[in-house]
Amino acid sequence: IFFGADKTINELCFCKLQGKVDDCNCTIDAVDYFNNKKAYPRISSLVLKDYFRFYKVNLKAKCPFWTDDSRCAMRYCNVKPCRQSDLPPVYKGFANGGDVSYTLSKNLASDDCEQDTNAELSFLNTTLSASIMEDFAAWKAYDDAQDYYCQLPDVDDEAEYVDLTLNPERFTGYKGKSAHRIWNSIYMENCFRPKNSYGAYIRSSKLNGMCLEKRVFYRVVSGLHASINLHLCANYLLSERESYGIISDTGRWGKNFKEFERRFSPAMTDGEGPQWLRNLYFVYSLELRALEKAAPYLEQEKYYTGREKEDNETVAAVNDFLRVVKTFPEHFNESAMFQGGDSAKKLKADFKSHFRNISRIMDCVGCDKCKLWGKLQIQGLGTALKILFADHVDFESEAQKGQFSTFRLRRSEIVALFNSIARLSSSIYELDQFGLTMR
Ligand SMILES: Cc1cc2nc3c(=O)[nH]c(=O)nc-3n(C[C@H](O)[C@H](O)[C@H](O)COP(=O)(O)OP(=O)(O)OC[C@H]3O[C@@H](n4cnc5c(N)ncnc54)[C@H](O)[C@@H]3O)c2cc1C
Repeated sequence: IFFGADKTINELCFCKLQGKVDDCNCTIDAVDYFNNKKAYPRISSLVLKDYFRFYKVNLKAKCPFWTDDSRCAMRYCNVKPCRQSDLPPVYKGFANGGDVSYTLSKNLASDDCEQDTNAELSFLNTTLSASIMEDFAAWKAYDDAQDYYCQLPDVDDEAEYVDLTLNPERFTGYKGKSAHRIWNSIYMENCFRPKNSYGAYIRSSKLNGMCLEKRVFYRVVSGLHASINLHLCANYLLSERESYGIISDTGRWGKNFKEFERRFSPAMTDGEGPQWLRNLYFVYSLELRALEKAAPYLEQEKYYTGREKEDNETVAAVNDFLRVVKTFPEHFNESAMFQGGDSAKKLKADFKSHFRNISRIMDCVGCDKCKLWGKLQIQGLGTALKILFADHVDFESEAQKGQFSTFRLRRSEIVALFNSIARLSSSIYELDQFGLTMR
């Protein structure tokens, strides 16, 4: 319907999505089969459990990189807060943690601003029930007691719990200069660049001239970028219902094939789209391997929420998921990275510091919902890298001793890790749905 009779699916991009996942031993087909039949059904229900559904995050931290805040950088204009009387009903009465003044000044654009985002679509629902608020105190007491081994206590007073199920990752309308500035900065942060490459974006054909570690860095970022953009195509606002002059959240949502074509077909992306999708498979394989490696640690975690029945179910569901993860035949091999003396050590340190900078760039994202999911997925990826490159930890033998003395994951790291693999898993599943529906 959307591509016209003269174009087949193969001409668009799926023909190139076969063979080996770059820099991995596994094939695209093996990942598709494993994910869509085994992993996706499990992880998508697992992340609905209370332990995984509430993510503690600071969305108010100032952007540390550019002097004007993300709001001004985003629209290149001053934002004029609306009057209370201008508010549409949907914004009225969201008590329980919703800070109206913050939402107003941050998200509602005045008419004469360049609209880089849509206020209502990027609106973050911060509603939390009174009973769950009470539970958080018990969670904190429990986590504090566990934090004895923690090297990095969570001292971020501004961090708040957000219910991820109320804020699905989907089309928000965030685009233009602000979004480009973020992606641009992220790719520029990758100082591991091919020789004679000047723009922020690296052409896939140049990657082969780079060493494995640098390629990995690029692929994880590009894979995450592909996943975010795939989700917005899969959960797109198909028909807008106007209310009070802004697009309503209650319109019809679904797959937008044209948008998918624009973002991923070779014709519209100068041949790069399929490579970006391949990088999605790469970052998925990398996070999957992190889960496999950390399984002995994750299997002894209590997944505490204070509700015994729910906690037991969560433990059982995590163990079932990890059991399946271990059956994946050809995991990513991280041991090939950072080999060889002082230069490898320096490369590893650079890798870490560039990645930390990317996580700080997330504070500059000018749309709260995008920031929430961006932060979560970057933290999940960071946790996966922390696991993969924790050379000093023998997960099996520490688990046998019943105590991990040199390694610890905080609750937010575990929540981010599982939710980020759930996002990647969903992207691969959605890709299959796009393919199937288009055939
Ligand atoms: C952290 C973050 C989270 C976001 N979350 C959301 C969201 O939840 N919902 C939403 O609707 N929008 C979200 N966005 C915005 C979205 O990602 C796009 O930036 C926006 O839709 C504009 O798209 P674009 O076509 O201009 O290209 P962009 O996606 O902005 O890409 C800019 C350039 O990067 C290159 N590029 C594109 N994809 C890749 C890739 N996979 N690998 C390598 N290079 C690539 C291309 O040259 C492209 O022109 C988010 C943006 C950021 C930075």
